Amino acid sequence: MLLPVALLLALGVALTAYLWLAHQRDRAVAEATRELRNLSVTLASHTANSFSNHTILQDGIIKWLASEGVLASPAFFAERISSYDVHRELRARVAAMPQIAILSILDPEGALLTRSFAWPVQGERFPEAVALKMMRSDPSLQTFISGPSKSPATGLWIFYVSTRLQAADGTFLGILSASVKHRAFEEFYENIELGEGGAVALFKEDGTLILRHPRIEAAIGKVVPNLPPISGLLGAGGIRVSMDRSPLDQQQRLIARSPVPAFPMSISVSRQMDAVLAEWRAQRGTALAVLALLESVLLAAAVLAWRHLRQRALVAAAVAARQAAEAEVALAEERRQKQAQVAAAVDSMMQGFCMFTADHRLVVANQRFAEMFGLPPEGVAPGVPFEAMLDHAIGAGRMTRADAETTRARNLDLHAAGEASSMFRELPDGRSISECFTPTADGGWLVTFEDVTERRAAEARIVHLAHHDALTDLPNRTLFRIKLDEAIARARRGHGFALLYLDLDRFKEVNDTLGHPVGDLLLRQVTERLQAAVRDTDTVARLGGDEFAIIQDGVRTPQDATVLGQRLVESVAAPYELEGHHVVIGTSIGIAIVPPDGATAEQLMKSADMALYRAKGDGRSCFRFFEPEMDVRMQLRRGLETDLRQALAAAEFELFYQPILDVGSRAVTSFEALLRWRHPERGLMPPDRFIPLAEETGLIVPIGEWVLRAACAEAMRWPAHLHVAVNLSPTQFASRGLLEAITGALAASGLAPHRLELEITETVMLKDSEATLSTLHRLKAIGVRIAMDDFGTGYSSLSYLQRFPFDKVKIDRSFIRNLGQTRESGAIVGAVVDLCAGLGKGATAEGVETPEQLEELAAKGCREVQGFLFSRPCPAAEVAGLLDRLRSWAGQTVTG
Ligand SMILES: Nc1nc2c(ncn2[C@@H]2O[C@@H]3COP(=O)(O)O[C@H]4[C@@H](O)[C@H](n5cnc6c(=O)[nH]c(N)nc65)O[C@@H]4COP(=O)(O)O[C@H]3[C@H]2O)c(=O)[nH]1
Repeated sequence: MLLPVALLLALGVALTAYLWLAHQRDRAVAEATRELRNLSVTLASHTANSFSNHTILQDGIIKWLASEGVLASPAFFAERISSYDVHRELRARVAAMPQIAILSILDPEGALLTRSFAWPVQGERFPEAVALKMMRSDPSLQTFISGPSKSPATGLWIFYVSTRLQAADGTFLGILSASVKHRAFEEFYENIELGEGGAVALFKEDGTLILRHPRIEAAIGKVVPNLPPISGLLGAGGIRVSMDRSPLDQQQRLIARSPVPAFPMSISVSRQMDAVLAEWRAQRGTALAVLALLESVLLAAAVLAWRHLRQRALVAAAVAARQAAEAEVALAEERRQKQAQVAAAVDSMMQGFCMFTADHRLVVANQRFAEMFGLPPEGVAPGVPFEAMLDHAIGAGRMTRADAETTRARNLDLHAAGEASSMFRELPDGRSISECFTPTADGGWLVTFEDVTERRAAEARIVHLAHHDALTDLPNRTLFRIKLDEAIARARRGHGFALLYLDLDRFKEVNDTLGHPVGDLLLRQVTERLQAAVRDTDTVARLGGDEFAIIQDGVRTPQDATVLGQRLVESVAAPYELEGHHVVIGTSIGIAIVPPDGATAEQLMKSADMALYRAKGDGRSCFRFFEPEMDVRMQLRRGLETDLRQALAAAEFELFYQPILDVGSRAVTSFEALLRWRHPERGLMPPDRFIPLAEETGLIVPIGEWVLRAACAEAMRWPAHLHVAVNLSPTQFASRGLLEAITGALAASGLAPHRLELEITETVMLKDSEATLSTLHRLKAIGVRIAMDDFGTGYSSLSYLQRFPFDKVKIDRSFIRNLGQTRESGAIVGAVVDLCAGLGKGATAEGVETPEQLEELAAKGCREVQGFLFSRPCPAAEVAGLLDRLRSWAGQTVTG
């Protein structure tokens, strides 16, 4: 890895060096190009200046000749051009320009007319002069540069600058020609720092080499091949720089060639490439040396590093091998410790545990397992065959042979199938063991054993509680439903049964008066009696509160159920002794027979319920069979309930009033308001036909409020000494808004509170007596009067009279009815009247129908009476007439 990286690095360094050198080379060439370009421009400009000086000189001479009239005509010219004056002028002017060797004037045929050098001329002729030829053929040509050629006089290289001479009339007269010395230019070029290998060359337009420095003798005056024309140079922006092999000295050169402004010539400045690149080459040498050094250092370092790393890797491998060996030792130790821990854990497990190899030999088993199956140490030694272990368990009496055989077959089957499974085992000593069989990865198997005796017992208990009533341990409603469904299923197979619904009569009173513990005791005793009355095959269930149900099995005729029904009524009615209390209750029973009274549990329960309802309606403590017309009645009741809900809004209620009279004066003291429902179809209905329903449905509360308001309002129409009595039902009494309803009725009517009397039955007292007492005191605080109604009918307690703040007691008409007929009635009425008198409370006798009854009541000291003897309840409209009638009756009776 390291070596390739080093090689790559070395390559990178080499590449960088190459690129740097290429760049340096380009820079050197560019630098030289720039210098040569500048030099060529400068020299071109200098050369142009030199030639301009010549033309200026010649123009000056021509102007002088013209001013002297020499050029006025060919004749004048011929006459005067060779004069001494002209010679002198030429000589004077050429003296100022040392680079000019001689100034000469030739006629058109080449005859020398005069010169600056010597006077007079000797008849020399130069008919081959190129300038003459050119000007003769081109009349527009004014100046011409010719040569180079060697001066015949000095042998030096010269060239000629010639200017056309013409007469005023345009006649061509000849040329004025200056022979210019090469040397003059060469001296100038020598003074210029051209650098090593530098050269300057001046060319004519046609490529003829005019001069070169350093001079190449053989090439001067010759046309240089492949030289691009000046016109091309001008088109290329004036200067052409190229890297070429020079045609003059065959050297590789960098050449800058520039035209000479205003003259048909070009000048080139060049340097040998070797010179241009000399410095770069020196740099390159150094750079390559450095590079070579760097690369070798790099490679050497890489090799050294690689060797070092290899060394380290070898050391690391050795260390790793040693560590691996150590780790293996540690792992083995850890494994040993873990095995020890597992063994300890297995032994400390609450569960029994055993593990077998694929060939059914014991690997390990814990102490708990050995205890469970009474196995001796040799029975749980590693390597013991499974079968031998079973034999030990049989020997210890923890397994029967049959159990062992089943276990053997099952475990071997599961093992063969490779399946996990769990099961329960009942040990001969009654304990329950939960077993979990699990195949192991190595082909063996293990089993865990848990003693679940307690858990199963608890589960069974929970199941029992879920299906049984906690108080009586009878099946509860849930189990009853299951049993009922089972009985229905049996009935479908022709095995009939009876369903009995039982409701305890007056249980509530016992519970409320004697307390819940006594109530519970009563329920348990009732349960015992019920169970004693039925057969083992029957089911007695408690559905809740004081409701029981019995499934009487194997009923073939209603007679079978009648016998049981009668037995139950009698059994429950027998007195109970409960913690010193003598208690008598009863039971009402509704009976439905299967199959006739229903095919489903719901139908049956409904049928039995309706029969129970009938039994209660028929005075309780009896049993009734379901009859289909009960269903009809039930539906009628439902219809009545619907109507009752609408009756208040439909203003179908009315109040009737029955007078209550003072026994002594026979005067009316008050009226009792009695509710009637004028039903649109059923006509006027007495309260006992709808008040119980109103109670059940809670409608009694709004209806009772209406009664209070209507009664108070009506009483306001009566004489002020008359009171009005209003019945309060238990539900109404317990309702939250009772006090507001009463004060609201009083406020709305304006009736004085003492004129309102509230009649409350004994059953109200049976409820939460503390709350009842508090309500009664609050009512008293308002100022209303309170009467205990129907005294003697309920679960009466004379102590109520003392405890509760009643103003009077209304003795139930059942006692009055028997006055004069039974001694008990007379005694009871007398006792109540005396008690009331003793407590300072009034007593009113209800249901007085005969004068004899009135007489006896008067004799017993009863203060007030009410009954048909005086008047039946009558509509409000009749109260005034009734008062009149009673008043006159009283007058007659009292006075009579
Ligand atoms: N056989 C016989 N009966 C007599 C005689 N004198 C009076 N009665 C009847 O005895 C009942 C007296 O009312 P109650 O004991 O408070 O008994 C009342 C009362 O408990 C209840 N009730 C009536 N109106 C209301 C009401 O507005 N609210 C509440 N909660 N209950 C009412 O309905 C019960 C029955 O009322 P009614 O049918 O009007 O029956 C009235 C009345 O007509 C008599 O000499 N012989």
